[in-house]
Amino acid sequence: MTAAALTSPAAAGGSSARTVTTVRTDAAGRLLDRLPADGVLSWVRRGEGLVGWGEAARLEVSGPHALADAASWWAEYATALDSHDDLRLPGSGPVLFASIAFDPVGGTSVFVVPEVVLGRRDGVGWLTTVGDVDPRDVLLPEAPHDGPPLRLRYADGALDPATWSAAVAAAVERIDAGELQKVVLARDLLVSADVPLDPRRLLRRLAARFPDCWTFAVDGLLGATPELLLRREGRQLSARVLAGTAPRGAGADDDRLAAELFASPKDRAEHALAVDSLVGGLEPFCATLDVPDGPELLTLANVRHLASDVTGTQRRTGARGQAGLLELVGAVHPTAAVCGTPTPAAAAVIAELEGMDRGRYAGPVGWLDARGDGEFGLALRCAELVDDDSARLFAGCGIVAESDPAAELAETQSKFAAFQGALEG
Ligand SMILES: C=C(O[C@H]1C=CC=C(C(=O)O)[C@@H]1O)C(=O)O
Repeated sequence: MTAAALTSPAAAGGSSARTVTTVRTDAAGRLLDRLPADGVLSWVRRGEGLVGWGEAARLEVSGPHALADAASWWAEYATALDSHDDLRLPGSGPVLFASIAFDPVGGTSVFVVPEVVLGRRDGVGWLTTVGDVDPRDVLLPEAPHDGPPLRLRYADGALDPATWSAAVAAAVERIDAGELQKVVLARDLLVSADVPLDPRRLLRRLAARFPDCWTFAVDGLLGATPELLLRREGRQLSARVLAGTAPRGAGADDDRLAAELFASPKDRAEHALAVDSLVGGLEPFCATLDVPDGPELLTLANVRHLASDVTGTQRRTGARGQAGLLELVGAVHPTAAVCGTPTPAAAAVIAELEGMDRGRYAGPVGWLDARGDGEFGLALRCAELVDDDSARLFAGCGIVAESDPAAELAETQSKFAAFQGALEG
């Protein structure tokens, strides 16, 4: 464990077992409305999922064994808890929120056990508290909704648009030279506001505009991702792979753009590489794996994607049958939706051309419970809060042989628009 910070006596091996209590509640109707202003944790889609706050324990970790270290830490922590959970649903009982670095070896991944979790699944609401907390004392009144519009100033991130477009052209040359087939290049955009940014306001707006996405927040990384890296429920595994993007248009133009995306050989090739990389990582762990013959269209407010829903069943036997969700996540990440093909060559091109540290952007983000169920998306369409009133937005594009730098730049602008919409109201 290269870097670790534990804040829980139970996690640190103390003798006092902490109590975790899950009770049913009717107060989980609008999860995001219940969050306090600080330390927000979220994984919400179509009004269901989990929100949390407070920190019963925290781990920050990097290094070659970061995910294995985190898995052992969580197993040890969860085993030491005295858990009372009659619901036994995925996400009830003790829960760990996680935001993993794009490069878990060099970057810092953050794991947080909230003091309070509010959850909702299939209309059933619950509240989980860690420690000596009476569940009735922790529910806050619904937070006030929007204040006045923010005054925002944007600035280039690591690369200005022209330099980033030149990096895309350089990547295409490397692809043409046969060094690799695909690389995902990202850029960042800095924003500062005239008043402190309220994460609750941003999350509520994201959730309202992107109901089919997973609205997430962990340790100041907020966004609404359309891409599910991996869900585990018992032995059932599922993922939604995305790659291949078109902007939205007005009226008949929108239908034309959708039809062009669906038929585009360039986007289909880019998509197939992303599916292959997920399948290659997951297959060794699976007894069954169901991969659709071709992608479908996923329509969001700002863009459309080619999408493939992959499902599988984890093996029952052998070491891979014992693998937990964090090990599975480590096996599939980074897919070619965020890195490229082949992975090592793409990672090297990203390090050379992108000119920025991705941090936790494009890394796995989500949650897991003590039974091993959980959901991880890819941290896309997101921003990292830098301080109270500023943030760093991220957007990236898959680059293949046929990519046009101007079109890829426009695609990053369409993707930035997801978070900009939440900032601008
Ligand atoms: C890397 C991003 O998107 C990925 C996911 C969907 C579509 C993508 C694309 O078409 O390039 C990217 O692979 C991002 O949004 O920052």
